[in-house]
Amino acid sequence: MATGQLFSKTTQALFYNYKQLPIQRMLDFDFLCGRETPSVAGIINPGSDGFQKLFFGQEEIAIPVHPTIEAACNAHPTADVFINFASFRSAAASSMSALKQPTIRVVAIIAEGVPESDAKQLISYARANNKVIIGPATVGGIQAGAFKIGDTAGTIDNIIQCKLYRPGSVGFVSKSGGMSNELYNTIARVTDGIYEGIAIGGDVFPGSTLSDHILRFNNIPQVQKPVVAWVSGTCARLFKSEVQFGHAGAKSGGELESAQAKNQALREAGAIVPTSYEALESAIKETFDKLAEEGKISPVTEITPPPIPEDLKTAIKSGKVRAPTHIISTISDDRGEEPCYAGVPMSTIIEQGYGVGDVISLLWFKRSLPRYCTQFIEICIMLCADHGPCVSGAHNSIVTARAGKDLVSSLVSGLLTIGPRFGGAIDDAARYFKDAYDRGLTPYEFVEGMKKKGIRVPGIGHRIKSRDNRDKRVQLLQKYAHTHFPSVKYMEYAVQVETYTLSKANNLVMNVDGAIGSLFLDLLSGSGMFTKQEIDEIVEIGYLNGLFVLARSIGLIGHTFDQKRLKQPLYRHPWEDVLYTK
Ligand SMILES: CC(=O)SCCNC(=O)CCNC(=O)[C@H](O)C(C)(C)COP(=O)(O)OP(=O)(O)OC[C@H]1O[C@@H](n2cnc3c(N)ncnc32)[C@H](O)[C@@H]1OP(=O)(O)O
Repeated sequence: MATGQLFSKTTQALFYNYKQLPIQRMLDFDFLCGRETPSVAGIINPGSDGFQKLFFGQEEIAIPVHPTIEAACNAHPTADVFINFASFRSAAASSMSALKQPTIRVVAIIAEGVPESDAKQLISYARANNKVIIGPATVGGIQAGAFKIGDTAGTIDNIIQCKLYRPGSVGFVSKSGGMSNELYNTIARVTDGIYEGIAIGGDVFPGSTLSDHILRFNNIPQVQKPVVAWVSGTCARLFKSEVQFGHAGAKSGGELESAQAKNQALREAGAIVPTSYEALESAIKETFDKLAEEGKISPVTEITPPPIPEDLKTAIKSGKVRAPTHIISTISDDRGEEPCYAGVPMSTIIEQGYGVGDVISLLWFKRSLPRYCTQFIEICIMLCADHGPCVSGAHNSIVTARAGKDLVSSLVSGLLTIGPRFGGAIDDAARYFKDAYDRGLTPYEFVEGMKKKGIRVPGIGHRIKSRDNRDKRVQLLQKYAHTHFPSVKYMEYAVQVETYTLSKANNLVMNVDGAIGSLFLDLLSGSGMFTKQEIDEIVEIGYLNGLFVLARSIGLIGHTFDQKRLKQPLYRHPWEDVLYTK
């Protein structure tokens, strides 16, 4: 491997497996270093494409997302570093695929636990094709002031403290990512800082080794020599049995494998090796001071890096800023252990046997209504769920489903017919009956007054039903209310109005809208759970049509499935059923 510098201030990478935090950290580092282009050219997120929004300093940028490694390499031929954040299960396959791309030169593999046999195959392919692997089980590497892999060097605060935003003259290589952070700090304290730092990763078979990188540093004039080295693990002698250092990828069994022997060998080969880890810092300092005295170190121009804007979320959390909210919500909260409807936790709703009516009561009226009320709501929903295929809503849903449209389109197409002529009269019925009753109008005064204004009484009249053929649904609702409601004064008023309208025509019966509208007024006023002002608001806002919309959605969905199940073809209305005229 040897050769020289791996990265520069214009190096760009492809990032495999979308992980927002490490990518943002790379971009924050770029901004700190004054890079003109982001170091992440593209993201590979298997199966997805499009863009991911991330920050480059204060600005948001859109980084392209590609579904495959090949597509990303084709789109970004100058991006020659592949940063692999795949899991240990898929890291080997994706790394091999990246190594095989002619544009990729360096592959960093973050995952811990990549099978050793897979790692060996990657290593052999990389060697044969002059490619560099950093890792597996690595945090990555960094070229100070130029390019950083993933989470290397930790937080921005740490990077600033370690002066990694501008190059120094020390090359650093270690197995451990954690030790890298520690030593970046030490080196920044006692020298002019890091030029390049690499963590080769904790596995037994690293893609590139300690000596691979040291030999490479030897070819980089900005990295000063000689070598200061320390092999950790001298404590192993204190144990009676063989010690295996997990993340160090090393054993310390026989004498020649001991850290002491390795340190001695390094010493004999000319490296400066302290006597303990505690003495490493002073060994680095003395070596650097000597080089400086000898005039071998060119002084570093100190710069003040630009501040990285703090994320709004972090700033809010720490109490530094406050931001106005854009939405106010009072009916539910999903932030805690479990979602709550109007303050009632989901477990209570399920364990205490709440019904759909209770849930509607919580989410629409923001209170727990007595069971007779919530059961009434459920009866309304059951009675209004469907009324055959011929009514406007069902017809529309059927035609839409047969046009090959999806469930939501078919449902919405049916729902859009709900209005003053179809199912949308409950609120109006409630409004007019309430107004007339509260003002003490006789049915005659009410009906004739409406007639003068040219308004038909909502909730009265049916196309099929009549005095002798009453709507069963109306009768069921009335029966329930008579049995359970403390008062049915509004409904009784509506019946008086019906008696008067029936004297005019046989089909001017109370319809289901009139029954629900008047009975809901009785529920609201008779339950004692609502103030007068709240009742006015409920009627004014139009809550009650919501009951029909909710109920009829059940039927419209049913009709949509029915048509799809029956594989019905596109509907076309027959010519014979149209009157063509001028
Ligand atoms: C000092 C030092 O420690 S140096 C650093 C050394 N390195 C480390 O410590 C690495 C630690 N590991 C990690 O950080 C992580 O494991 C990473 C970043 C490598 C990988 O992240 P993960 O979240 O495990 O991987 P990923 O996002 O791909 O998800 C794991 C799996 O779940 C699958 N998955 C994700 N979402 C779904 C879903 N909704 N349905 C089904 N499968 C899913 C993925 O496809 C993936 O499958 P695969 O493992 O077969 O490829």
